Amino acid sequence: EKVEITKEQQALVKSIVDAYNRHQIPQDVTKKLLQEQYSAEENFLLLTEMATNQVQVLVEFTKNIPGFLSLDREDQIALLKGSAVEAMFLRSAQVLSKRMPNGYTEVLKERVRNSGMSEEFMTPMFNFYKSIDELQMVQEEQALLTAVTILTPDRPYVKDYQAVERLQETMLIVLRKLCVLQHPQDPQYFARLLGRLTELRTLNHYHAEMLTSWRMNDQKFTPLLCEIWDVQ
Ligand SMILES: CC(C)c1onc(-c2c(Cl)cccc2Cl)c1COc1ccc(-c2ccc3[nH]c(C(=O)O)cc3c2)cc1
Repeated sequence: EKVEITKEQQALVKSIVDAYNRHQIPQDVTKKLLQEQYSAEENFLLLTEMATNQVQVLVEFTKNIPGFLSLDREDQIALLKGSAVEAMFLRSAQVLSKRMPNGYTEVLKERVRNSGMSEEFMTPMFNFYKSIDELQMVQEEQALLTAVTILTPDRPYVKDYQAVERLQETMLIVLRKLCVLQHPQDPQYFARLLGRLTELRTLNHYHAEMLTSWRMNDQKFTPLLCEIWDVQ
């Protein structure tokens, strides 16, 4: 059937993509990634700084998702806490899959590999990065997929499930149309995108284990990360 995007759906995509592009990691933070010396402690500190920065970026992006701020305030918090790790996986995956200038991608990968993280977490993580890379998403798809992840209604402590489901449904309808228009030769593309969200959920589980193993080695997180991940 002829798929076309309505005017208001176009406006929705534009506002989400603008928000997605407006909030990037500041240059001085990413520059440190290239300059600081390599040690597990230094790498962990840098990644902690990046993650803390990313949470702030995530909050700003989420506030620009049409309808999010009209949700119950406690549900807004529950959605942010429940989706933070998945949204950051998507964001860092998109960064790692870009062929960044001056070996930035390799540097980030190296620091992740040598940050005191357990091997058992590495494999699923880098498999996920590879599967995102293979999708070669355009920025509209990246931004909408991140919004869909944040608006997942079955997160812990969400009270008004239906309100969140309605918002997510709106995003999914637009995302499906975009996929059909963007990848006419691959009718399964949208389904493959949603498959990534299932893979993301499994990474949540690994990440929770990783946090406890880091805490056991008495690694410090920032107050913002402690709050969003309920640690310390
Ligand atoms: C607290 C630290 C050690 C941590 O715990 N889990 C993760 C952790 C890990 Cl490894 C993997 C996945 C998720 C988490 Cl949440 C992390 C590190 O998290 C991140 C590290 C880097 C980035 C990152 C790096 C470069 C970037 N450039 C841009 C850009 O927009 O230009 C965004 C961006 C984000 C995001 C999260």
